[in-house]
Amino acid sequence: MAPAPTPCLHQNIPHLPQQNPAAKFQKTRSRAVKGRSQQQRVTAVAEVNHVIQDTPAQTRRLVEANVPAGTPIVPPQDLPSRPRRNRRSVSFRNAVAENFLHPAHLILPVFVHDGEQNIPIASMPGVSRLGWRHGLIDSVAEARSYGVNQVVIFPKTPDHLKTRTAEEAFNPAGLAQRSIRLLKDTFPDLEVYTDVALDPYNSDGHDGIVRDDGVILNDETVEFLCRQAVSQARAGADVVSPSDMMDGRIGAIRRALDREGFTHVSIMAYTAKYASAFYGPFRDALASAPAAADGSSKRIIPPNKKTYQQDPANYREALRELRADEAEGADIVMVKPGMPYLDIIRLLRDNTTLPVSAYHVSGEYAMLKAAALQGWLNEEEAVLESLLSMRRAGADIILTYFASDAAKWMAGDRSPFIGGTKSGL
Ligand SMILES: NCc1[nH]cc(CCC(=O)O)c1CC(=O)O
Repeated sequence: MAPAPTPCLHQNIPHLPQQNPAAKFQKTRSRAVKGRSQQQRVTAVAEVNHVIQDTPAQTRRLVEANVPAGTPIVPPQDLPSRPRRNRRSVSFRNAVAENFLHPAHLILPVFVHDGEQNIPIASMPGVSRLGWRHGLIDSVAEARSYGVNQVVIFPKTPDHLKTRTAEEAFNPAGLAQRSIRLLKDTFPDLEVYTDVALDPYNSDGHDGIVRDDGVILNDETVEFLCRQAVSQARAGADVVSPSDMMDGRIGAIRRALDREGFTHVSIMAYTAKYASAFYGPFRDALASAPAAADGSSKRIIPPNKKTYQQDPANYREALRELRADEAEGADIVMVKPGMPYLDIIRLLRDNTTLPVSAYHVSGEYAMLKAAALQGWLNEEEAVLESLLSMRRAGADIILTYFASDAAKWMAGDRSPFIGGTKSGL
């Protein structure tokens, strides 16, 4: 019967003697080492019958190496490629890092409301609905102090201003429009992005107009999205971001902006936006979830957004949306959510020359924050790794509620960017 295979990796290396006598091995080592623990170590090694070439250099290494007692003594593996050589020091790791994260990559989403206080959002610890006059300005000033100079505004509309056709979306004196104006007056060089969709203004809680039988109207909605985008551009928006997923809205908005003289205003298209459970906390923040059907009326209000947002099962479909948005004039194409959809980020990156953005959404924030608050994750490391992963997948720009914190952490010992860190061996 063949002997049981030994666990020693080196047993079969042909140029090593297969029968190295344990006695000679132990005697040489005993002379070379001082102290009981090393003696024991050598004995233990000899006993498990490891093979070693007995050269003076190896003897010297044994004495000098500060290895713990019990470490097996083995000859070097015959390996031409040792990837660990390129990971051996901070400087070297940083020199060969393939991707990095910088505050310039980040967009901070901000929730505003038409009041003075900042109101914490229960499902997003650390994030508040900001009072648009002061809280908003303070929060943006803080982000800028860490190098984040891009924000996207989400207004919370009071219920009495919501209608089935969401006209508040293009009220020139609406909260979004006032917030844009105030931000641009206060920080002229700030890049202000807006959300283009009807849901925060729609009493039915959908991104489009809901017909009585529950169909979300496409082309009629697009007409209102165009008015909304133009009113945001008029207020001073730099980038309008349609998040509604109606067909043809990018081209229609581009034409509407150009017609009104806003050829310089960009469009960041939510290109591959999935019908995701990870938007839950956002809908809490804006009270914008699809409305419950009113039992007394015959109207149908779909309980989810699956007739316009993409099915999480789908991959190829993202390419179809990409081709449409590119042809219609998008300047930036977005994938949303972020971490669960890294494959889609890579798909878009490999199929367009446009910048790709990724939205690290409210539910992703909530998950990381909850684990961090429990002490189950190191928040700083887990967040920066998450953001870096989206960069690695191919995102140029990342929308994240962690933008200020991440930029602050990057300004510490990770300055001026993270890929590797400056601390540690
Ligand atoms: N059109 C609205 C919109 N814009 C951004 C988000 C989600 C952002 C987040 O969860 O952080 C949503 C919610 C939705 O589609 O229901």
